[in-house]
Amino acid sequence: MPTDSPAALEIRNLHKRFKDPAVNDLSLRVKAGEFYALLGPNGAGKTTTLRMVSGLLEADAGSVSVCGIDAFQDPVAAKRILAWVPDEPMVYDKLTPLEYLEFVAGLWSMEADYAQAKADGLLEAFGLGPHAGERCGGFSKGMRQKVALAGALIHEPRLIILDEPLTGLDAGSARQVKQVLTDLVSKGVTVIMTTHILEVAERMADRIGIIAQGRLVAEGTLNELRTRASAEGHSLEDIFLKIVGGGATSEALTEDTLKIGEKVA
Ligand SMILES: Nc1ncnc2c1ncn2[C@@H]1O[C@H](COP(=O)(O)OP(=O)(O)OP(=O)(O)O)[C@@H](O)[C@H]1O
Repeated sequence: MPTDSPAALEIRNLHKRFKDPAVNDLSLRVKAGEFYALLGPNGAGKTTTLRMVSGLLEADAGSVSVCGIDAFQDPVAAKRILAWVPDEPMVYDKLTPLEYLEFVAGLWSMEADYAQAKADGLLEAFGLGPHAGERCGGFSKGMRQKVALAGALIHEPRLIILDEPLTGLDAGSARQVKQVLTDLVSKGVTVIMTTHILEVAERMADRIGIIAQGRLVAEGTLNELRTRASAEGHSLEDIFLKIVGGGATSEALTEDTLKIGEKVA
């Protein structure tokens, strides 16, 4: 890939304040085909950041570029190539998974036969094939989550942003979701995921960003984070707690202290 190709996501100097600052001059860059895990303590600003990226929340300042498209200037074009999956996604109870996917595909003006094949593949991948004709109203939380995820993927987004996608899933469903995401990344799709399950970030992410108090306080591969946090041989949990532990006010949080892995294409 040429080094001047646009990043899948480029956030520059993003700000959002509610009563207090929630996102505070946050910048980060995720290259195409990367699996990026965004970590941080509760209230760090992860969801707020990703909601601004996805066009659901207006930023106070800063810019967001999705595959080279300015998401604030041209939100429709940006939304066409990204998918946002919130932590509590909504599906229509009266629809079956297949009807729901056909409905979403219709919103994207997808060709019917292609959409049908795509829907069948996604439902199969998420283990929902046997339930494709049942109404979502009777589904468990995990099944609904998988239907919503399938709906988010049907238009073949190039950037997939997921907020805590594995919470509430049993081991089998979590494995299905991880497999689908891994397969997409292997095909060049970019995945950005928040998670409190550090083992997932440790095992799946190419790079990890850690947010605290609305700022990116550490970034890099697991090994880079280990090195910079002087935590050779330690788990991501150890590194995470070293960086944000004790109320996220340690001197480790000074800007750029741990920011590494800058050379993204
Ligand atoms: N709509 C809102 N109105 C007011 N304050 C908000 C709103 N959304 C988020 N906040 C505040 O912004 C800060 C960041 O919240 P955010 O949900 O982005 O954190 P998070 O890192 O996703 O946390 P968690 O891991 O607990 O989901 C918090 O202090 C939160 O209370």
